[in-house]
Amino acid sequence: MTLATLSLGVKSRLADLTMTLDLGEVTAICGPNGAGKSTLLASLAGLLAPDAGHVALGGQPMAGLRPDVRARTIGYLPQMPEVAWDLSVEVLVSLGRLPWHGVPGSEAQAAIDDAIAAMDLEAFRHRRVSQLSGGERARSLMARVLATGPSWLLADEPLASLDLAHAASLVACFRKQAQLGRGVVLVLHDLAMAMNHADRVIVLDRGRLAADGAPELALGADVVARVWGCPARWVGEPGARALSVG
Ligand SMILES: Nc1ncnc2c1ncn2[C@@H]1O[C@H](COP(=O)(O)OP(=O)(O)OP(=O)(O)O)[C@@H](O)[C@H]1O
Repeated sequence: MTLATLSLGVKSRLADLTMTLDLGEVTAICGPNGAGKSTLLASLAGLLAPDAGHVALGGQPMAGLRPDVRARTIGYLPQMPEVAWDLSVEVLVSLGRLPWHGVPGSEAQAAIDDAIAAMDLEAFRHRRVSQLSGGERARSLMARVLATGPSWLLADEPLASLDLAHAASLVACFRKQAQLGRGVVLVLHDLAMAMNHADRVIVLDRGRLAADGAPELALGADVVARVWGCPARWVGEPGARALSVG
């Protein structure tokens, strides 16, 4: 199954883009501020309609999918998610099961418990969202997406407010999701994370595709210099690369 976008515009924020994303892979979308990363992710999630063209899921135009099917298939974590009500962590995470209405309760509870455990939230299960730190809140929102068990997991800057250990654990969780055959698409500013942990990197620059491919190629020093305007070089071994800037 593939997720593809044929996009013209999205209100002029993205140029023509044609791409196919594959299940079983971690794809990172990188680029400078304002490059169009969140716009691309939201259009892949079916939340922004392209001005022309379409996003297709498994060959079917996204617009034609039933909302509950789409909600079960695509889990989307926006860059700055709002929590409308001051719920407990457990109730917030359980909202991820809403698209599965009718599925037996024990299965739903297992998915909720697994997501809470995966995001190291046991100690906060009964805590209200307003009483969480920024990182704990981010982990709770990620757990809600994981609880759905979607085929596609789209997350916009999911590591931004996480400490080192929780970021590493979430990256391991994304890799596991890909191994399970799910498609993982992440907007990442941390180029080393993308270099070391993605299977494929899509680089956007001012709404246009600047590079697309294996991390070593798509995030080569020449691309970083051209797109980010930063003289930089990669140091370290493959899989443990660090970017030395300047
Ligand atoms: N609702 C909107 N209406 C009009 N323009 C918008 C809107 N949202 C974003 N933009 C513009 O579209 C462009 C792409 O925005 P987008 O949020 O996709 O960038 P990004 O690559 O995710 O950036 P960042 O790294 O800063 O989060 C930017 O120039 C931005 O100012």
